[in-house]
Amino acid sequence: MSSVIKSVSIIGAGLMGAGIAQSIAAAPALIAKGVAVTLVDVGEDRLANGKKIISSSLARVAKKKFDGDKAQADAFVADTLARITFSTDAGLAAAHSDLVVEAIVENLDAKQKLFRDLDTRAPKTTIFASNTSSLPISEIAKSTLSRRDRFAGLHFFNPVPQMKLVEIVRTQELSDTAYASLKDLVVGMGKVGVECKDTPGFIVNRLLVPYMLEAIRMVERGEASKEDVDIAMKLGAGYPMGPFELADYVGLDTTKFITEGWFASGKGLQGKELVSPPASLGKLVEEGKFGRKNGEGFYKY
Ligand SMILES: CCCCCCCCCCCCC[C@H](O)CC(=O)SCCNC(=O)CCNC(=O)[C@H](O)C(C)(C)COP(=O)(O)OP(=O)(O)OC[C@H]1O[C@@H](n2cnc3c(N)ncnc32)[C@H](O)[C@@H]1OP(=O)(O)O
Ligand SMILES: NC(=O)c1ccc[n+]([C@@H]2O[C@H](COP(=O)([O-])OP(=O)(O)OC[C@H]3O[C@@H](n4cnc5c(N)ncnc54)[C@H](O)[C@@H]3O)[C@@H](O)[C@H]2O)c1
Repeated sequence: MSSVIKSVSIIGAGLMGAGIAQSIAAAPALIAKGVAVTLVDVGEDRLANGKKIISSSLARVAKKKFDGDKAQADAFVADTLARITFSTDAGLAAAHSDLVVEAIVENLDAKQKLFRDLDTRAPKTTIFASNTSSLPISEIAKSTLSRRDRFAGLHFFNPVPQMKLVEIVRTQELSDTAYASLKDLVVGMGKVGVECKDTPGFIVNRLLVPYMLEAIRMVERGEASKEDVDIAMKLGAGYPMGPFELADYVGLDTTKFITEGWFASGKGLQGKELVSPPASLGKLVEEGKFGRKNGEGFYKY
């Protein structure tokens, strides 16, 4: 049994939030149901950046979808953008939402503060979800008073318009109804939802990050070059990106920050050494080289 989600607010119009809003606004099944989507950020400049991310992504999708027909492609982009409401008022957006998805900075205090504030504004029936890569959902949910049965992780993957997977993270308190509602929305987005427990890294990051870090350590040990490791994993394991390309893609700062947190806490992690942050990762971040997002990481862009 699920309760239908007819209005969604995404808080955080950055790389992920913009992609989530776009994916909802462009989903035929959700358009048919009249699902409304609002994208929220702290200032007009951040909303403009989010709109730019969505517009350029839609342009790539439209070019393929309409086989270069510029008029149809432009109309598709304009129509999809028109289905997104842009706002700087998270409280007002939450007050009119069946689901609030948070995609703000990967910081527990910031996420807890946001949900504490929204808990007083959103209807009791509203489901809260976090797109966090690594923070425990149960810790984020602590900031709400009586919504633990409607608080989940909804972990999308980068780039959201392209990546089909969504991890639906269940705490012990999440109700079956809320889970089913989230699953229906994910299916309506044309994506595939998998269920996982609220454990470090959920499914993908728990496996992906130790692999990425071991690749960095392999190069530090002089066993292979980063270029050959990337080639090997693309041709040998069929990955679309090698580990160094992927680390640059998701952000070296994010990866270092999060793995340091996990290594320090070691909570719930078997084999802590698997996530010990390699020296060369830290050196690049100290030099301000974060990957694709600012032009240089392991590679130059
Ligand atoms: C042990 C405890 C651990 C604790 C936790 C630690 C966490 C550490 C933090 C890590 C960081 C966070 C990670 C996050 O939580 C989870 C993730 O997101 S992991 C990343 C997952 N993503 C991937 O693995 C990406 C793999 N790469 C690809 O799929 C492809 O390379 C690509 C990105 C899709 C790009 O494709 P390419 O062929 O390489 O290049 P193109 O540019 O030609 O694109 C191909 C095709 O796709 C279309 N496209 C690409 N990007 C977009 C976009 N943004 N919008 C729309 N369309 C896009 C493009 O048009 C092309 O289409 P075509 O023209 O070829 O038909
Ligand atoms: N980047 C990835 O590859 C990736 C993949 C999956 C999940 N995630 C997770 O998604 C979340 C967002 O990551 P991102 O890469 O999109 O970050 P980002 O820095 O691109 O975007 C974050 C946005 O949140 C906004 N913001 C910050 N505090 C806010 C607040 N209080 N209210 C409203 N807006 C606020 C910022 O202005 C910014 O626009 C993080 O939790 C991250 O771990 C990231």
